[in-house]
Amino acid sequence: MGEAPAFLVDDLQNEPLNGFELKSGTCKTTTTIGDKTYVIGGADDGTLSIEVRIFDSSLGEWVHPTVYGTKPLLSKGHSAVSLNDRILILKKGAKSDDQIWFLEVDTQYVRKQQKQLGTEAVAWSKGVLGNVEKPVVISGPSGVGKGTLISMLMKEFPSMFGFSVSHTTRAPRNMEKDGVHYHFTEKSVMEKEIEDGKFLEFASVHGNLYGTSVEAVEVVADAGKRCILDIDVQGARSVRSSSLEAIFIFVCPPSMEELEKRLRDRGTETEEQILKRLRNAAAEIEQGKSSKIFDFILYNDNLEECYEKLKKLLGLSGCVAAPPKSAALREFNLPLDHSVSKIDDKIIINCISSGLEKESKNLIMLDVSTLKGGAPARTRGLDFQAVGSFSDGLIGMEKLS
Ligand SMILES: Nc1nc2c(ncn2[C@@H]2O[C@H](COP(=O)(O)OP(=O)(O)O)[C@@H](O)[C@H]2O)c(=O)[nH]1
Ligand SMILES: Nc1ncnc2c1ncn2[C@@H]1O[C@H](COP(=O)(O)OP(=O)(O)O)[C@@H](O)[C@H]1O
Repeated sequence: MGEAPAFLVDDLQNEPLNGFELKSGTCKTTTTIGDKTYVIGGADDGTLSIEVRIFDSSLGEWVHPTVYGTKPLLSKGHSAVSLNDRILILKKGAKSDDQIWFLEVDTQYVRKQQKQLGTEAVAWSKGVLGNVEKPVVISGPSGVGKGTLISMLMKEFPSMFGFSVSHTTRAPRNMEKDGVHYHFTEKSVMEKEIEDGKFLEFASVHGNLYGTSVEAVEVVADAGKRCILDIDVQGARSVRSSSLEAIFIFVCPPSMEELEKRLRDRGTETEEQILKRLRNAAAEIEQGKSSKIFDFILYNDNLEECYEKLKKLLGLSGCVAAPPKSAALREFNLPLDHSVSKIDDKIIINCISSGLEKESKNLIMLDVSTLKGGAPARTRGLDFQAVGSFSDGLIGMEKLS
């Protein structure tokens, strides 16, 4: 909280413009939602990223919120449109993969942070055109065969699935490669990154720290692949309550004796570690079966049969491996000169370009009705349509719907 620069207070008092540039050249926008006016723009603390400040009219005070997520870098200006729980930011003159952003102000994620902090918080999430299929979360006790099943899936459908490479503080096994099986990490480094909000979930498992970074899941989705996460039950519970929509599968052993045999035969753990994993297995199986986290329970008795069942529930039976889907099917370029309006869940972007003879206009319609994901990760599910190009007269808005 603090004193506001005079020009901002004046401008807000004169006219709280919803979504449009405060003053030409200031590169700031104001968006009012309820009692709060979000002033977005300008660089903070020399980092060249976009700053956010809030004027709370019920208190008559300025608030400096805690800002989560990767902040967008400054551009030559931007437009802002309120979607009530978040503000859509369209950066002018930015590259096509950097022009759509969301400042979340009242989403589930932001409310959770506000509750924890006891102060105002907002979160940035980058917008991505197009969709990917729901990630697949696979959990189960150590030695049940999760890794084996995942390897079979990735081998048969290499272009369809991508593995979320977790971080862990445990030591690598003989054949394990850093960055492929895990990101092997120092505990202090991982703890700092968790504190910085870089992890979707994390848990202490068998005495080591494991976690899924936001980036681990996003890089797979960016490649247009379906992400597979091999995480424990605590991690699955965290993902279940996050903004990531996924399918949750729990893999069970046919018996504890068979589980012990597989762990011993694998030969990757010391006796002490094997005993610890077996002790934890009973509780994991109990939680996996009863917790309502999981959509499906698979018994891994006969490996081939279990793999067939896994493929069936992922809709892959009799399926031929398909080429990867492009995450962003199409793209558009947002010119410097444009204006933005909103009709229901459609954002109408009016692009103006001056040619030699006459001014021509293009309309782009951005559909925000099926947004998916969000902070601390990217926001997907955005679709757009180039509605038309015209050089004279006005296109009535009714033609857009
Ligand atoms: N919560 C969470 N658990 C993880 C993550 N990565 C791996 N695990 C779980 O940690 C446990 C131990 O994994 P690992 O050391 O590879 O041993 P393994 O399961 O016996 O092969 C397993 O239950 C994994 O599913 C992660 O990113 N988050
Ligand atoms: N259905 C099965 N029958 C017999 N052995 C199996 C079966 N599934 C996996 N295994 C073996 O059990 C061991 C543990 O499997 P792994 O995939 O490493 O388990 P997890 O990743 O769940 O810890 C491996 O040696 C693997 O070859």
